[in-house]
Amino acid sequence: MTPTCTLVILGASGDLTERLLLPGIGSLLEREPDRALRIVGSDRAPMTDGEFGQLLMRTLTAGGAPEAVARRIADGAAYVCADVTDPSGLREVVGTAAGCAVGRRGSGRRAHQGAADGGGHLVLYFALPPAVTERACAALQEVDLPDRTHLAMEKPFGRDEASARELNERVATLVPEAQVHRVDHFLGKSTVLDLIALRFANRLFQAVWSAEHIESIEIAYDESLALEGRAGYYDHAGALRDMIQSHLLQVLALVAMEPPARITDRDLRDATATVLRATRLWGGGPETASRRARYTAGQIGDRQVPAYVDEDGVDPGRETETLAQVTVEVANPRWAGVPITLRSGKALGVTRKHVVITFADVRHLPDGLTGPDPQDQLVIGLSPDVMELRITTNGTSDPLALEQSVFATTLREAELEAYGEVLTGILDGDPMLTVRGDAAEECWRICDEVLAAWAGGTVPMEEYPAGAAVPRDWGAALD
Ligand SMILES: O=C1O[C@H](COP(=O)(O)O)[C@@H](O)[C@H](O)[C@H]1O
Repeated sequence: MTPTCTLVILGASGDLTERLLLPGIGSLLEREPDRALRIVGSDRAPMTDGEFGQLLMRTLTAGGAPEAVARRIADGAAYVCADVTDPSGLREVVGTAAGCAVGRRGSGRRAHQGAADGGGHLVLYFALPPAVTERACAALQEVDLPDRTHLAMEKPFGRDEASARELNERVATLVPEAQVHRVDHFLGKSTVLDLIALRFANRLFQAVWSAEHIESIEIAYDESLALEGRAGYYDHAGALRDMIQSHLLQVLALVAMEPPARITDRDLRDATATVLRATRLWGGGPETASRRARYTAGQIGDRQVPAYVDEDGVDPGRETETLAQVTVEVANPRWAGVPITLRSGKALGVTRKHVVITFADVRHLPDGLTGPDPQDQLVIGLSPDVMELRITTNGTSDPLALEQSVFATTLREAELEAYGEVLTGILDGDPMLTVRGDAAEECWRICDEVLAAWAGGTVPMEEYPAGAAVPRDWGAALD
């Protein structure tokens, strides 16, 4: 019997827990119904163990957990009403989870996990707004944590490079880095993980994966979703912080990293952090390397979407962007000179979610072939999970005129949703599919300069009607 992992959800009555975290665990329990897991919830809102059990039943089964499995988890669950920014509240929560009294840090009454809790590790999952997470981490410094405590933290990790560094320093006083999981669900997306096999298990691509053969790269996540009632969060974040600072830079790191010798958490995260350290804005600075825009009223399918500034809960004075684009360069021998464009937006009529590798033209076309020579491209779909190789072939009507042929395939369907994949690692105590502290700081470093320029007004805020495509002059890789 494997030891029971105890998952403590701080923010158990919140939207994130209900919408993503618990359904993600449900999907994992569908695949692994016998997984030994105990869940303890905590929040400031009063709830009985029974009510928390009902929440678990509803959300775990919604994620795919069989009824009997969800019942087993719900029956073993506990709920603690507490303020987790207060050390005494946290001591009560950790004590309930660990099955013993927990003292002040350094008091000598060290909490230990053992028979009472199944002997596995304890995960404190911060499903909380970032400011509350920061205060809860400060309060945790006064709590005697069990040795095998892991911390799992949702994005955004910090507000900028300095605050991310400060938070990293605080977290380092609580548990070793290998026990910290900064959650980025894109690292659990099947096609993002496919990048590893695609790049390192195919001679065909391995040989051409460099500035010598690649002209440009685009990593885009253009969504048709608009605000969907998330103004409270999104209006303070915007597209750059919401998607580029976190998810898309992680994808870039996998696209551009050097081959790791082994796929272990250490080797993989060393390789991705090295790439991020070498990444800087393309060209002259944020004014030329970045664009931002905000949607006006429009229609997406049969949905009428109000202008962003008229959405419920939005403060029009905040100048929040709903479409952001940043072009960077990985300044190293493999990639120098290749523009890598990261883009994400909401309320778009054309939803491109992909990595596009655009190859350079051949150096010389034999005389007699009639151009133009369409550019060869590899398109890796992040959703849906498809891959396309767009290559030049002879024409249909004139065999010596060049045209583009597309070889497309649907990639394997993952058993687990991205969240479920990342949660599996966390519950197993494996940090590989989560973000290391230094990488989180680098992602902020890359974006801070852009955010400062935007705050200073040196990059104009553009507009696009909801339901439109990304503006043509932004230069998207595919029409
Ligand atoms: O983290 C986030 O990701 C979603 C996009 O990811 P998906 O897997 O749900 O497609 C994005 O819509 C959201 O704004 C962002 O916070």
